[in-house]
Amino acid sequence: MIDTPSSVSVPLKRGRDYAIRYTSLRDLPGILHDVGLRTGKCVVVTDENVGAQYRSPVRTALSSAGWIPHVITVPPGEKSKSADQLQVLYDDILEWGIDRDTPVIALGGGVVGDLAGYAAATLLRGVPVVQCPTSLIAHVDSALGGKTGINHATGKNLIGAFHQPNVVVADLDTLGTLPQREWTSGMAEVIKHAVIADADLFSFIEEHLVDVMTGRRRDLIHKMIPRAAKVKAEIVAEDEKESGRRAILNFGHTFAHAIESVAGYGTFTHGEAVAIGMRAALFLSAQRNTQAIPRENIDYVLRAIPQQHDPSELDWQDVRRAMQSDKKNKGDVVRFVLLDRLGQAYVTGDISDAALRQAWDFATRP
Ligand SMILES: NC(=O)c1ccc[n+]([C@@H]2O[C@H](COP(=O)([O-])OP(=O)(O)OC[C@H]3O[C@@H](n4cnc5c(N)ncnc54)[C@H](O)[C@@H]3O)[C@@H](O)[C@H]2O)c1
Ligand SMILES: O=C(O)C(=O)C[C@@H](O)[C@H](O)[C@H](O)COP(=O)(O)O
Ligand SMILES: [Zn+2]
Repeated sequence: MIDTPSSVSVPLKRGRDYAIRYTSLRDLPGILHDVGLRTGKCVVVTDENVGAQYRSPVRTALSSAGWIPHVITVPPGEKSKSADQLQVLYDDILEWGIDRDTPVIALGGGVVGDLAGYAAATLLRGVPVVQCPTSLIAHVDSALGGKTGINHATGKNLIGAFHQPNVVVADLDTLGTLPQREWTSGMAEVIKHAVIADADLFSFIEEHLVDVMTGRRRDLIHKMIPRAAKVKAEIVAEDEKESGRRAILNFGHTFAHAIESVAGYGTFTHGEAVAIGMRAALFLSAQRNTQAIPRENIDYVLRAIPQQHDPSELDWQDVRRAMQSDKKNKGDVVRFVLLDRLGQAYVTGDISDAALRQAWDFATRP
């Protein structure tokens, strides 16, 4: 039913398509050449965990092909998506010296991808960026689509830019060193893509739930990851800058971003928060459309994502207040992505505070 492709295209308008190339990081120099990047200086941004595993082979591959790589390693975790860390990157990169053709290579998970991507979007008003995802979230979601940015005390990702990568170099073998908590967190975004736009992918996840949650079956994950990435690629191609349909990729995120900021960035992983947010959005969806949504099935799959912290300990009023900073809001109206049915989603602002509170109570119960 589901195939393993060697690449997935992100077919942007006006000939700005790019590919997710499933290959080895050793092939990075050849791919940079294929997409027309001129050999010379390049900046590699990674974090300490990812760097310990992959910085050295990537540096060697680049140097052997004639590149002059400058590797910058940031501390791991959500706290690095900050103005302070961005300033460290600006200072380091500008002191080393780049021109407008110098690519920034983001080697890591969503934090490195968002941070380095935003640096690339803004340095010299924009230099090329190449995303090399190493976490499950990055493989299926953050490395593609061009959303880059940092967090602010008042909310997640409130400062950023759209800056599409020239190419995504996706080495699925990097997932072999990803910690289990990060794997199951990443499954939240895979499930999100299935639930909003790919009912067959949802059936695949349901059928293989135990195996996909451990991430140990290569045959399954090599099918599942490109399929989940394709869902995002198609939505981004249709609505690159979120003027409409792309907002459905935010399913579960109105609650999730509030949870992340109220709990303190990095307490809940992004995926854990998204899993809770999707349970809340599922509750609201089923309240409106009882017949069409297989609520029990979806909720069962979402509850398979382990939580390391108890969300019911968060103060509901704080979470509710944090939602007022969501980027989807129109004036004071907080908007949510809900399901019409499995595989189809829509955005609405028409939800009462009482319903939100019920959804919160439902989603924070184990
Ligand atoms: N731009 C987008 O479209 C988009 C989409 C989804 C999520 N995000 C953002 O991405 C972030 C979450 O991404 P994430 O979960 O990848 O977080 P992350 O980058 O912090 O990675 C999670 C942890 O796994 C480690 N890690 C990553 N790859 C590894 C590997 N191969 N081996 C060993 N350790 C590895 C990292 O060092 C980190 O400790 C959030 O900030 C979220 O807002 C952005
Ligand atoms: O790519 C998108 O569009 C998404 O919404 C993907 C989300 O999984 C991701 O967390 C994204 O960073 C959220 O974007 P935001 O605009 O709500 O900050
Ligand atoms: Zn997300």
